Amino acid sequence: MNETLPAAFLDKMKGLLLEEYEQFVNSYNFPRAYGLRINPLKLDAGKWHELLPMGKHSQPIPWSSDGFYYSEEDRPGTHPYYNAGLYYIQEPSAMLPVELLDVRPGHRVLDLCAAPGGKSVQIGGRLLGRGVLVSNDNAYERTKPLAKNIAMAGIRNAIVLNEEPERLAAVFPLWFDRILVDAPCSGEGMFRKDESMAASWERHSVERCSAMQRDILIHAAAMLAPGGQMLYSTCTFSPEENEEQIASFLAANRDFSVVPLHPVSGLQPGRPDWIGEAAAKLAGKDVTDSLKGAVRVWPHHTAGEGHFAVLLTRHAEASKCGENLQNERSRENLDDVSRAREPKQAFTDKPGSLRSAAGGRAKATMQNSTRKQGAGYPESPMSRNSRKSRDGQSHGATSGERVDPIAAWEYFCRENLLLDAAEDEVAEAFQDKVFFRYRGLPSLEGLKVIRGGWLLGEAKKQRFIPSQPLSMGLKAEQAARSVCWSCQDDRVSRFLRGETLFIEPEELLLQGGVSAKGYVLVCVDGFPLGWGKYVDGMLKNELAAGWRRI
Ligand SMILES: C[S@@+](CC[C@H](N)C(=O)[O-])C[C@H]1O[C@@H](n2cnc3c(N)ncnc32)[C@H](O)[C@@H]1O
Repeated sequence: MNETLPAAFLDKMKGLLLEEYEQFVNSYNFPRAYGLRINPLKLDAGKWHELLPMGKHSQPIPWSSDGFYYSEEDRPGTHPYYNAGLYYIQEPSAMLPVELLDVRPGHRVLDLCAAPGGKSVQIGGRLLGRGVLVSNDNAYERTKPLAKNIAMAGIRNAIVLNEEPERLAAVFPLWFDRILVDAPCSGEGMFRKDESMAASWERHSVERCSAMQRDILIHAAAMLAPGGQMLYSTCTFSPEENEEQIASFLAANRDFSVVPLHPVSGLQPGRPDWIGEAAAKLAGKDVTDSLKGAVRVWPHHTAGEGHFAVLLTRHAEASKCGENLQNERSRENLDDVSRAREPKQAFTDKPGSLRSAAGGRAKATMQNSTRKQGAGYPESPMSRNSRKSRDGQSHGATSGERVDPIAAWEYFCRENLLLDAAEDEVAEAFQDKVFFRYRGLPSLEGLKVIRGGWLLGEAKKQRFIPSQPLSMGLKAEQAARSVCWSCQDDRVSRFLRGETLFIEPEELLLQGGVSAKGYVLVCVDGFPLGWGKYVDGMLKNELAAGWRRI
Protein backbone atom coordinates (compact mmCIF):
# COMPACT_ATOMS: atom_id res chain seq x y z
CA MET A 1 0.00 0.00 0.00
CA ASN A 2 2.72 2.55 0.90
CA GLU A 3 3.86 2.59 -2.74
CA THR A 4 0.51 4.17 -3.66
CA LEU A 5 0.79 6.92 -1.03
CA PRO A 6 1.67 10.35 -2.45
CA ALA A 7 5.40 11.13 -1.99
CA ALA A 8 4.66 14.68 -0.82
CA PHE A 9 2.33 13.29 1.86
CA LEU A 10 4.97 10.85 3.10
CA ASP A 11 7.62 13.58 3.25
CA LYS A 12 5.33 15.79 5.25
CA MET A 13 4.44 13.02 7.71
CA LYS A 14 8.10 12.16 8.14
CA GLY A 15 8.83 15.75 9.09
CA LEU A 16 5.97 15.80 11.60
CA LEU A 17 6.20 12.37 13.16
CA LEU A 18 10.01 12.03 13.32
CA GLU A 19 10.88 8.80 15.17
CA GLU A 20 7.25 7.61 15.02
CA TYR A 21 7.23 7.80 11.25
CA GLU A 22 8.36 4.19 10.53
CA GLN A 23 5.67 2.77 12.76
CA PHE A 24 3.09 5.05 11.10
CA VAL A 25 4.02 4.10 7.57
CA ASN A 26 4.18 0.39 8.44
CA SER A 27 0.57 0.52 9.62
CA TYR A 28 -0.44 0.81 5.95
CA ASN A 29 0.74 -2.77 5.44
CA PHE A 30 -1.91 -4.07 7.85
CA PRO A 31 -5.58 -4.54 6.99
CA ARG A 32 -7.98 -1.84 8.07
CA ALA A 33 -10.40 -2.33 10.97
CA TYR A 34 -14.14 -2.78 10.37
CA GLY A 35 -16.81 -1.48 12.71
CA LEU A 36 -20.55 -1.35 13.20
CA ARG A 37 -22.65 0.55 15.69
CA ILE A 38 -25.82 -0.73 17.31
CA ASN A 39 -28.84 1.51 16.85
CA PRO A 40 -30.18 2.30 20.35
CA LEU A 41 -33.57 3.26 18.87
CA LYS A 42 -34.07 -0.40 17.95
CA LEU A 43 -31.74 -2.51 20.05
CA ASP A 44 -29.94 -2.50 23.35
CA ALA A 45 -26.16 -2.77 22.67
CA GLY A 46 -26.04 -5.38 25.46
CA LYS A 47 -28.17 -7.70 23.30
CA TRP A 48 -25.80 -7.56 20.34
CA HIS A 49 -23.87 -10.62 21.47
CA GLU A 50 -27.02 -12.77 21.44
CA LEU A 51 -28.27 -11.53 18.12
CA LEU A 52 -25.93 -12.77 15.42
CA PRO A 53 -23.09 -15.33 15.32
CA MET A 54 -20.63 -12.46 14.69
CA GLY A 55 -21.89 -10.79 17.87
CA LYS A 56 -20.32 -13.60 19.90
CA HIS A 57 -16.76 -12.86 18.83
CA SER A 58 -16.94 -9.13 18.10
CA GLN A 59 -14.95 -6.88 20.43
CA PRO A 60 -16.18 -3.49 21.66
CA ILE A 61 -14.57 -0.38 20.18
CA PRO A 62 -12.93 1.29 23.20
CA TRP A 63 -14.12 4.87 22.53
CA SER A 64 -17.68 3.94 21.58
CA SER A 65 -20.55 2.94 23.87
CA ASP A 66 -22.31 0.92 21.18
CA GLY A 67 -19.67 0.15 18.53
CA PHE A 68 -18.07 -3.24 17.79
CA TYR A 69 -15.30 -4.47 15.53
CA TYR A 70 -16.20 -7.21 13.05
CA SER A 71 -14.20 -9.23 10.53
CA GLU A 72 -14.45 -8.65 6.81
CA GLU A 73 -15.89 -12.16 6.27
CA ASP A 74 -18.81 -11.46 8.68
CA ARG A 75 -20.45 -9.29 5.99
CA PRO A 76 -23.06 -7.69 8.28
CA GLY A 77 -24.34 -5.61 5.35
CA THR A 78 -25.91 -8.72 3.83
CA HIS A 79 -28.00 -9.67 6.88
CA PRO A 80 -31.69 -8.63 7.03
CA TYR A 81 -31.02 -6.98 10.40
CA TYR A 82 -29.02 -4.44 8.43
CA ASN A 83 -32.14 -3.67 6.36
CA ALA A 84 -34.11 -3.45 9.59
CA GLY A 85 -31.75 -0.68 10.74
CA LEU A 86 -30.49 -2.55 13.81
CA TYR A 87 -26.93 -1.37 13.18
CA TYR A 88 -24.96 1.01 11.00
CA ILE A 89 -21.68 0.04 9.40
CA GLN A 90 -19.16 2.72 10.29
CA GLU A 91 -15.40 3.02 10.30
CA PRO A 92 -14.40 2.74 14.01
CA SER A 93 -12.65 6.12 14.35
CA ALA A 94 -15.64 7.84 12.69
CA MET A 95 -17.67 6.88 15.79
CA LEU A 96 -15.57 9.17 17.97
CA PRO A 97 -16.87 12.70 17.20
CA VAL A 98 -20.49 12.11 18.21
CA GLU A 99 -19.32 10.12 21.23
CA LEU A 100 -17.51 13.29 22.38
CA LEU A 101 -20.35 15.71 21.64
CA ASP A 102 -22.56 14.76 24.59
CA VAL A 103 -25.88 14.88 22.76
CA ARG A 104 -28.87 14.41 25.08
CA PRO A 105 -32.57 13.82 24.48
CA GLY A 106 -34.31 17.16 23.90
CA HIS A 107 -31.29 18.92 22.36
CA ARG A 108 -31.47 20.82 19.09
CA VAL A 109 -28.60 19.42 17.08
CA LEU A 110 -27.12 20.46 13.75
CA ASP A 111 -25.02 18.05 11.69
CA LEU A 112 -23.76 20.56 9.15
CA CYS A 113 -21.75 18.34 6.75
CA ALA A 114 -23.75 15.21 7.23
CA ALA A 115 -23.79 12.94 4.17
CA PRO A 116 -23.89 9.98 3.90
CA GLY A 117 -25.15 10.14 7.46
CA GLY A 118 -23.16 7.84 9.76
CA LYS A 119 -22.89 10.54 12.39
CA SER A 120 -26.45 11.81 11.90
CA VAL A 121 -27.71 8.29 12.58
CA GLN A 122 -25.55 8.21 15.71
CA ILE A 123 -26.93 11.59 16.86
CA GLY A 124 -30.50 10.43 16.20
CA GLY A 125 -29.80 7.44 18.44
CA ARG A 126 -28.64 9.75 21.23
CA LEU A 127 -31.69 11.99 20.99
CA LEU A 128 -34.03 9.03 21.59
CA GLY A 129 -36.78 10.77 19.64
CA ARG A 130 -36.74 13.99 21.70
CA GLY A 131 -35.52 17.37 20.43
CA VAL A 132 -34.51 17.71 16.80
CA LEU A 133 -31.69 16.86 14.42
CA VAL A 134 -31.10 19.15 11.47
CA SER A 135 -29.00 17.17 9.07
CA ASN A 136 -27.49 19.12 6.17
CA ASP A 137 -25.15 18.60 3.27
CA ASN A 138 -24.49 21.01 0.42
CA ALA A 139 -24.07 18.20 -2.16
CA TYR A 140 -27.55 17.38 -3.46
CA GLU A 141 -26.72 13.87 -4.72
CA ARG A 142 -25.35 12.98 -1.29
CA THR A 143 -28.54 14.00 0.52
CA LYS A 144 -30.42 11.00 -0.90
CA PRO A 145 -28.38 8.34 0.93
CA LEU A 146 -28.39 10.69 3.92
CA ALA A 147 -32.20 10.76 4.06
CA LYS A 148 -32.35 7.01 3.47
CA ASN A 149 -29.89 6.20 6.27
CA ILE A 150 -31.80 8.40 8.70
CA ALA A 151 -35.06 6.71 7.70
CA MET A 152 -33.60 3.20 7.94
CA ALA A 153 -32.48 3.92 11.49
CA GLY A 154 -36.09 4.78 12.39
CA ILE A 155 -35.29 8.37 13.35
CA ARG A 156 -38.50 10.43 13.57
CA ASN A 157 -37.18 13.78 14.70
CA ALA A 158 -34.80 14.75 11.89
CA ILE A 159 -35.04 17.10 8.96
CA VAL A 160 -32.70 16.88 5.98
CA LEU A 161 -31.57 20.03 4.20
CA ASN A 162 -29.40 20.69 1.16
CA GLU A 163 -27.94 24.08 1.90
CA GLU A 164 -24.88 26.25 2.19
CA PRO A 165 -23.98 26.99 5.82
CA GLU A 166 -24.35 30.73 5.27
CA ARG A 167 -28.02 30.37 4.31
CA LEU A 168 -28.67 28.17 7.34
CA ALA A 169 -27.04 30.70 9.64
CA ALA A 170 -29.64 33.28 8.55
CA VAL A 171 -32.47 30.94 9.60
CA PHE A 172 -30.99 29.42 12.77
CA PRO A 173 -29.06 32.20 14.56
CA LEU A 174 -27.80 30.99 17.99
CA TRP A 175 -30.33 28.18 17.77
CA PHE A 176 -28.53 24.89 18.36
CA ASP A 177 -27.43 23.27 21.61
CA ARG A 178 -25.00 21.02 19.75
CA ILE A 179 -23.32 21.35 16.37
CA LEU A 180 -21.22 18.80 14.56
CA VAL A 181 -18.89 20.07 11.85
CA ASP A 182 -17.49 16.90 10.31
CA ALA A 183 -15.67 18.93 7.74
CA PRO A 184 -14.76 18.09 4.16
CA CYS A 185 -11.02 17.52 4.26
CA SER A 186 -8.02 16.20 2.35
CA GLY A 187 -8.86 12.71 3.70
CA GLU A 188 -5.31 11.62 4.60
CA GLY A 189 -6.70 9.38 7.32
CA MET A 190 -8.77 7.40 4.80
CA PHE A 191 -5.95 6.29 2.48
CA ARG A 192 -6.00 2.73 3.85
CA LYS A 193 -9.80 2.43 3.73
CA ASP A 194 -10.18 3.97 0.31
CA GLU A 195 -7.19 4.01 -2.02
CA SER A 196 -8.91 6.44 -4.36
CA MET A 197 -8.52 9.08 -1.62
CA ALA A 198 -4.73 8.78 -1.96
CA ALA A 199 -5.03 9.21 -5.72
CA SER A 200 -7.15 12.38 -5.37
CA TRP A 201 -5.14 13.87 -2.50
CA GLU A 202 -3.40 16.52 -4.63
CA ARG A 203 -6.78 17.57 -6.05
CA HIS A 204 -8.31 18.03 -2.57
CA SER A 205 -5.32 20.10 -1.60
CA VAL A 206 -4.80 20.96 2.03
CA GLU A 207 -4.98 24.70 1.24
CA ARG A 208 -8.26 24.35 -0.64
CA CYS A 209 -9.81 22.27 2.14
CA SER A 210 -8.67 24.55 4.89
CA ALA A 211 -10.23 27.56 3.12
CA MET A 212 -13.54 25.63 2.89
CA GLN A 213 -13.36 24.62 6.55
CA ARG A 214 -12.71 28.21 7.65
CA ASP A 215 -15.82 29.35 5.83
CA ILE A 216 -17.96 26.52 7.22
CA LEU A 217 -16.77 27.19 10.77
CA ILE A 218 -17.67 30.89 10.64
CA HIS A 219 -21.28 30.10 9.77
CA ALA A 220 -21.50 27.12 12.12
CA ALA A 221 -20.41 29.35 14.99
CA ALA A 222 -23.21 31.81 14.22
CA MET A 223 -25.75 29.05 14.89
CA LEU A 224 -24.46 27.84 18.27
CA ALA A 225 -26.42 28.94 21.33
CA PRO A 226 -24.41 30.41 24.21
CA GLY A 227 -23.42 27.56 26.50
CA GLY A 228 -23.71 25.15 23.57
CA GLN A 229 -21.02 22.83 22.25
CA MET A 230 -19.58 22.41 18.78
CA LEU A 231 -17.50 19.43 17.74
CA TYR A 232 -15.13 19.94 14.82
CA SER A 233 -13.68 16.82 13.21
CA THR A 234 -11.77 15.74 10.13
CA CYS A 235 -10.40 12.47 8.83
CA THR A 236 -7.04 13.98 7.97
CA PHE A 237 -3.68 14.41 9.70
CA SER A 238 -2.65 17.81 8.36
CA PRO A 239 -2.27 20.39 11.17
CA GLU A 240 -3.42 23.15 8.79
CA GLU A 241 -6.88 21.53 8.73
CA ASN A 242 -6.87 20.65 12.41
CA GLU A 243 -5.07 22.39 15.30
CA GLU A 244 -4.07 25.38 13.18
CA GLN A 245 -7.57 25.77 11.74
CA ILE A 246 -9.03 25.85 15.25
CA ALA A 247 -6.33 28.15 16.65
CA SER A 248 -7.23 30.69 13.92
CA PHE A 249 -10.93 30.21 14.64
CA LEU A 250 -10.40 30.81 18.36
CA ALA A 251 -8.28 33.87 17.67
CA ALA A 252 -11.23 35.38 15.83
CA ASN A 253 -13.95 34.11 18.19
CA ARG A 254 -12.91 34.94 21.75
CA ASP A 255 -16.26 33.79 23.18
CA PHE A 256 -15.32 30.21 22.23
CA SER A 257 -12.84 27.90 23.96
CA VAL A 258 -11.66 24.30 23.88
CA VAL A 259 -13.35 21.79 26.17
CA PRO A 260 -10.44 19.48 27.01
CA LEU A 261 -10.94 15.84 26.07
CA HIS A 262 -9.27 12.97 27.81
CA PRO A 263 -7.93 10.45 25.34
CA VAL A 264 -8.80 6.83 26.15
CA SER A 265 -7.05 3.65 25.08
CA GLY A 266 -4.74 4.44 22.21
CA LEU A 267 -6.17 7.85 21.35
CA GLN A 268 -3.63 10.67 21.36
CA PRO A 269 -3.81 14.34 22.37
CA GLY A 270 -3.82 17.24 19.88
CA ARG A 271 -0.51 18.67 18.63
CA PRO A 272 -0.35 22.42 19.29
CA ASP A 273 3.39 22.19 18.54
CA TRP A 274 2.45 21.67 14.87
CA ILE A 275 0.63 25.00 14.59
CA GLY A 276 2.39 27.42 12.22
CA GLU A 277 4.14 30.41 13.77
CA ALA A 278 1.82 33.10 12.40
CA ALA A 279 -1.37 31.33 13.55
CA ALA A 280 0.14 30.53 16.97
CA LYS A 281 1.11 34.17 17.49
CA LEU A 282 -2.31 35.42 16.55
CA ALA A 283 -4.09 32.97 18.87
CA GLY A 284 -1.72 33.43 21.82
CA LYS A 285 -0.09 30.84 24.05
CA ASP A 286 -3.08 29.92 26.20
CA VAL A 287 -5.27 29.22 23.23
CA THR A 288 -2.56 27.29 21.41
CA ASP A 289 -1.79 25.20 24.48
CA SER A 290 -5.47 24.43 24.96
CA LEU A 291 -5.36 22.46 21.71
CA LYS A 292 -3.65 19.65 23.60
CA GLY A 293 -7.24 19.02 24.64
CA ALA A 294 -8.11 17.87 21.10
CA VAL A 295 -7.95 14.17 20.22
CA ARG A 296 -6.18 12.37 17.40
CA VAL A 297 -6.73 8.81 16.21
CA TRP A 298 -3.63 7.30 14.59
CA PRO A 299 -3.61 4.01 12.66
CA HIS A 300 -0.30 3.01 14.31
CA HIS A 301 -1.70 3.49 17.82
CA THR A 302 -5.22 2.03 17.51
CA ALA A 303 -7.41 -0.21 15.37
CA GLY A 304 -8.97 2.69 13.45
CA GLU A 305 -8.11 5.08 10.65
CA GLY A 306 -6.93 8.68 11.04
CA HIS A 307 -9.21 11.22 12.71
CA PHE A 308 -9.05 14.54 14.53
CA ALA A 309 -11.68 15.89 16.93
CA VAL A 310 -11.90 18.99 19.08
CA LEU A 311 -14.79 20.09 21.28
CA LEU A 312 -15.52 23.83 21.54
CA THR A 313 -17.98 25.72 23.68
CA ARG A 314 -19.43 29.20 23.41
CA HIS A 315 -19.36 30.89 26.79
CA ALA A 316 -22.85 31.47 28.07
CA GLU A 317 -21.98 34.63 30.00
CA ALA A 318 -19.93 36.27 27.26
CA SER A 319 -22.84 37.15 25.08
CA LYS A 320 -25.89 39.32 25.51
CA CYS A 321 -27.31 37.10 22.78
CA GLY A 322 -27.69 34.43 25.45
CA GLU A 323 -30.47 36.39 27.10
CA ASN A 324 -32.06 37.03 23.74
CA LEU A 325 -31.98 33.33 23.05
CA GLN A 326 -33.61 32.48 26.33
CA ASN A 327 -36.35 35.02 25.66
CA GLU A 328 -36.71 33.68 22.17
CA ARG A 329 -37.09 30.15 23.53
CA SER A 330 -39.73 31.12 26.07
CA ARG A 331 -41.61 32.89 23.29
CA GLU A 332 -41.39 29.79 21.14
CA ASN A 333 -42.73 27.63 23.94
CA LEU A 334 -45.70 29.94 24.33
CA ASP A 335 -46.18 29.93 20.58
CA ASP A 336 -46.06 26.15 20.57
CA VAL A 337 -48.85 25.96 23.10
CA SER A 338 -51.05 28.36 21.18
CA ARG A 339 -50.19 26.66 17.89
CA ALA A 340 -51.22 23.33 19.32
CA ARG A 341 -54.60 24.78 20.24
CA GLU A 342 -55.13 26.45 16.93
CA PRO A 343 -55.91 24.17 13.96
CA LYS A 344 -53.20 24.51 11.37
CA GLN A 345 -52.18 22.99 8.10
CA ALA A 346 -49.33 23.45 5.69
CA PHE A 347 -49.62 23.34 1.95
CA THR A 348 -47.44 24.55 -0.78
CA ASP A 349 -47.59 24.31 -4.51
CA LYS A 350 -44.03 25.43 -4.88
CA PRO A 351 -41.35 22.71 -4.72
CA GLY A 352 -38.40 23.28 -2.46
CA SER A 353 -40.04 25.14 0.39
CA LEU A 354 -42.42 24.51 3.21
CA ARG A 355 -45.25 26.88 3.92
CA SER A 356 -47.85 26.92 6.66
CA ALA A 357 -51.38 27.96 5.97
CA ALA A 358 -54.54 28.28 7.98
CA GLY A 359 -57.17 25.56 8.09
CA GLY A 360 -56.92 21.77 8.44
CA ARG A 361 -55.81 19.91 11.53
CA ALA A 362 -52.88 20.42 13.82
CA LYS A 363 -52.17 16.87 14.77
CA ALA A 364 -52.70 13.42 13.39
CA THR A 365 -52.96 11.02 16.22
CA MET A 366 -54.90 7.94 16.98
CA GLN A 367 -55.72 7.34 20.60
CA ASN A 368 -55.43 3.65 21.33
CA SER A 369 -58.45 3.89 23.56
CA THR A 370 -60.59 5.20 20.68
CA ARG A 371 -59.78 2.10 18.72
CA LYS A 372 -60.25 -0.30 21.60
CA GLN A 373 -63.61 1.16 22.50
CA GLY A 374 -64.65 0.79 18.87
CA ALA A 375 -65.61 4.44 18.78
CA GLY A 376 -66.80 5.90 15.49
CA TYR A 377 -64.46 5.95 12.54
CA PRO A 378 -63.53 9.39 11.33
CA GLU A 379 -65.09 11.29 8.55
CA SER A 380 -63.55 10.61 5.19
CA PRO A 381 -61.27 13.43 4.07
CA MET A 382 -63.35 14.15 0.98
CA SER A 383 -66.84 12.86 1.44
CA ARG A 384 -68.81 12.31 4.60
CA ASN A 385 -71.21 9.91 2.94
CA SER A 386 -69.15 7.71 0.73
CA ARG A 387 -66.67 5.90 3.03
CA LYS A 388 -66.48 2.35 1.73
CA SER A 389 -63.87 0.37 3.58
CA ARG A 390 -61.94 0.00 6.80
CA ASP A 391 -58.70 -0.92 5.09
CA GLY A 392 -57.45 2.64 4.76
CA GLN A 393 -57.49 2.48 0.99
CA SER A 394 -60.60 4.18 -0.23
CA HIS A 395 -61.62 7.55 1.03
CA GLY A 396 -64.62 7.92 -1.15
CA ALA A 397 -63.46 11.02 -2.98
CA THR A 398 -64.76 11.27 -6.46
CA SER A 399 -62.14 11.51 -9.16
CA GLY A 400 -60.85 15.00 -9.71
CA GLU A 401 -61.44 16.03 -6.09
CA ARG A 402 -58.30 16.98 -4.20
CA VAL A 403 -57.68 14.94 -1.08
CA ASP A 404 -56.71 16.86 2.03
CA PRO A 405 -53.42 15.10 2.83
CA ILE A 406 -53.63 15.67 6.59
CA ALA A 407 -57.15 14.29 6.74
CA ALA A 408 -56.11 11.34 4.56
CA TRP A 409 -53.25 10.66 6.97
CA GLU A 410 -55.50 10.89 9.99
CA TYR A 411 -57.87 8.44 8.41
CA PHE A 412 -55.08 6.05 7.49
CA CYS A 413 -53.63 6.34 10.96
CA ARG A 414 -56.93 5.54 12.66
CA GLU A 415 -57.52 2.57 10.40
CA ASN A 416 -54.05 1.07 10.36
CA LEU A 417 -51.90 2.21 13.25
CA LEU A 418 -51.72 2.51 16.98
CA LEU A 419 -49.69 5.68 16.95
CA ASP A 420 -49.67 9.02 18.71
CA ALA A 421 -47.66 12.08 17.76
CA ALA A 422 -45.05 12.95 20.37
CA GLU A 423 -45.62 16.20 22.25
CA ASP A 424 -43.20 18.15 20.12
CA GLU A 425 -44.41 16.67 16.80
CA VAL A 426 -47.00 18.13 14.47
CA ALA A 427 -48.41 16.68 11.23
CA GLU A 428 -47.68 18.92 8.29
CA ALA A 429 -48.30 18.55 4.56
CA PHE A 430 -45.91 19.43 1.80
CA GLN A 431 -47.81 19.11 -1.46
CA ASP A 432 -49.31 15.59 -1.11
CA LYS A 433 -46.72 14.30 1.34
CA VAL A 434 -47.37 14.31 5.07
CA PHE A 435 -44.68 14.57 7.75
CA PHE A 436 -44.41 14.69 11.48
CA ARG A 437 -42.16 17.66 12.08
CA TYR A 438 -40.66 19.20 15.17
CA ARG A 439 -42.93 21.96 16.44
CA GLY A 440 -40.26 24.41 17.51
CA LEU A 441 -38.61 24.82 14.08
CA PRO A 442 -38.35 28.28 12.58
CA SER A 443 -39.84 28.74 9.11
CA LEU A 444 -37.84 26.87 6.47
CA GLU A 445 -39.24 29.08 3.73
CA GLY A 446 -36.74 29.43 0.92
CA LEU A 447 -34.45 26.60 2.10
CA LYS A 448 -33.88 23.45 0.07
CA VAL A 449 -35.73 20.91 2.16
CA ILE A 450 -35.08 17.27 1.28
CA ARG A 451 -37.10 15.90 4.22
CA GLY A 452 -39.20 18.20 6.38
CA GLY A 453 -39.46 15.60 9.15
CA TRP A 454 -40.59 11.99 9.51
CA LEU A 455 -42.19 11.18 6.15
CA LEU A 456 -45.47 9.42 6.95
CA GLY A 457 -46.73 8.95 3.41
CA GLU A 458 -48.48 10.50 0.50
CA ALA A 459 -52.11 11.21 -0.37
CA LYS A 460 -52.55 9.93 -3.91
CA LYS A 461 -55.61 9.24 -6.00
CA GLN A 462 -57.95 9.26 -2.99
CA ARG A 463 -55.64 6.95 -1.05
CA PHE A 464 -53.00 7.42 1.56
CA ILE A 465 -49.84 5.48 0.71
CA PRO A 466 -47.74 4.88 3.83
CA SER A 467 -44.04 5.54 3.36
CA GLN A 468 -41.01 3.34 3.92
CA PRO A 469 -39.65 5.79 6.56
CA LEU A 470 -42.98 5.40 8.44
CA SER A 471 -42.55 1.62 8.55
CA MET A 472 -38.94 1.92 9.71
CA GLY A 473 -39.84 4.29 12.55
CA LEU A 474 -42.66 2.13 13.92
CA LYS A 475 -42.55 -0.65 16.46
CA ALA A 476 -44.18 -3.89 15.27
CA GLU A 477 -46.94 -3.52 17.85
CA GLN A 478 -47.91 -0.08 16.49
CA ALA A 479 -49.33 -1.62 13.30
CA ALA A 480 -52.91 -2.92 13.25
CA ARG A 481 -51.73 -5.68 10.85
CA SER A 482 -48.28 -7.23 10.96
CA VAL A 483 -46.49 -10.39 10.00
CA CYS A 484 -43.27 -11.50 11.60
CA TRP A 485 -40.78 -14.01 10.20
CA SER A 486 -37.55 -15.28 11.66
CA CYS A 487 -34.32 -14.20 9.95
CA GLN A 488 -33.87 -17.83 8.84
CA ASP A 489 -37.17 -17.82 6.96
CA ASP A 490 -36.41 -17.46 3.25
CA ARG A 491 -39.49 -15.24 2.85
CA VAL A 492 -37.49 -12.47 4.51
CA SER A 493 -34.96 -12.28 1.69
CA ARG A 494 -37.70 -12.80 -0.88
CA PHE A 495 -39.61 -9.89 0.61
CA LEU A 496 -36.43 -7.78 0.52
CA ARG A 497 -35.96 -8.67 -3.13
CA GLY A 498 -39.41 -7.29 -3.86
CA GLU A 499 -41.34 -10.55 -4.40
CA THR A 500 -45.06 -10.91 -3.85
CA LEU A 501 -45.67 -13.68 -1.30
CA PHE A 502 -48.57 -15.98 -0.56
CA ILE A 503 -49.41 -16.33 3.11
CA GLU A 504 -52.16 -17.80 5.23
CA PRO A 505 -54.39 -15.20 6.95
CA GLU A 506 -53.62 -16.89 10.32
CA GLU A 507 -50.03 -15.72 9.98
CA LEU A 508 -51.15 -12.12 10.27
CA LEU A 509 -51.23 -10.51 13.66
CA LEU A 510 -54.38 -8.37 13.75
CA GLN A 511 -55.22 -5.78 16.40
CA GLY A 512 -58.25 -3.65 17.15
CA GLY A 513 -60.73 -5.74 15.19
CA VAL A 514 -59.38 -4.94 11.72
CA SER A 515 -59.93 -7.29 8.80
CA ALA A 516 -56.96 -9.06 7.20
CA LYS A 517 -57.22 -6.98 4.04
CA GLY A 518 -54.97 -3.92 3.97
CA TYR A 519 -51.51 -2.65 4.81
CA VAL A 520 -49.32 -5.09 6.74
CA LEU A 521 -46.09 -4.23 8.52
CA VAL A 522 -43.60 -6.93 7.54
CA CYS A 523 -41.06 -7.68 10.28
CA VAL A 524 -38.01 -9.84 10.83
CA ASP A 525 -37.83 -11.14 14.41
CA GLY A 526 -40.05 -8.25 15.48
CA PHE A 527 -38.16 -5.49 13.60
CA PRO A 528 -39.99 -3.76 10.72
CA LEU A 529 -38.66 -4.05 7.16
CA GLY A 530 -41.43 -2.36 5.17
CA TRP A 531 -45.03 -2.56 4.00
CA GLY A 532 -46.93 -5.30 2.23
CA LYS A 533 -50.58 -5.15 1.21
CA TYR A 534 -52.68 -8.22 1.98
CA VAL A 535 -55.58 -9.30 -0.17
CA ASP A 536 -56.98 -12.83 -0.58
CA GLY A 537 -53.90 -14.76 0.57
CA MET A 538 -51.49 -12.57 -1.34
CA LEU A 539 -49.03 -10.15 0.25
CA LYS A 540 -48.25 -7.57 -2.38
CA ASN A 541 -44.78 -6.12 -1.95
CA GLU A 542 -44.79 -2.38 -1.23
CA LEU A 543 -41.02 -1.93 -0.80
CA ALA A 544 -39.92 1.06 -2.89
CA ALA A 545 -37.34 0.33 -5.59
CA GLY A 546 -34.48 2.01 -3.72
CA TRP A 547 -35.12 -0.21 -0.68
CA ARG A 548 -35.07 -3.57 -2.45
CA ARG A 549 -32.10 -5.87 -2.53
CA ILE A 550 -30.87 -6.38 -6.02
C1 LIG B 1 -16.44 14.04 5.80
S1 LIG B 1 -17.86 14.11 4.86
C2 LIG B 1 -19.11 13.93 6.07
C3 LIG B 1 -19.31 12.51 6.53
C4 LIG B 1 -20.53 12.40 7.42
N1 LIG B 1 -20.43 13.30 8.55
C5 LIG B 1 -20.78 10.99 7.91
O1 LIG B 1 -20.42 10.69 9.05
O2 LIG B 1 -21.39 10.20 7.19
C6 LIG B 1 -17.97 15.82 4.50
C7 LIG B 1 -19.27 16.24 3.83
O3 LIG B 1 -19.26 17.68 3.76
C8 LIG B 1 -20.01 18.04 2.64
N2 LIG B 1 -19.67 19.47 2.38
C9 LIG B 1 -18.63 19.99 1.70
N3 LIG B 1 -18.67 21.31 1.71
C10 LIG B 1 -19.78 21.67 2.43
C11 LIG B 1 -20.38 22.88 2.79
N4 LIG B 1 -19.85 24.05 2.43
N5 LIG B 1 -21.51 22.85 3.53
C12 LIG B 1 -22.08 21.68 3.90
N6 LIG B 1 -21.55 20.48 3.58
C13 LIG B 1 -20.41 20.47 2.86
C14 LIG B 1 -19.59 17.06 1.58
O4 LIG B 1 -20.55 16.95 0.57
C15 LIG B 1 -19.45 15.77 2.40
O5 LIG B 1 -20.62 15.01 2.32
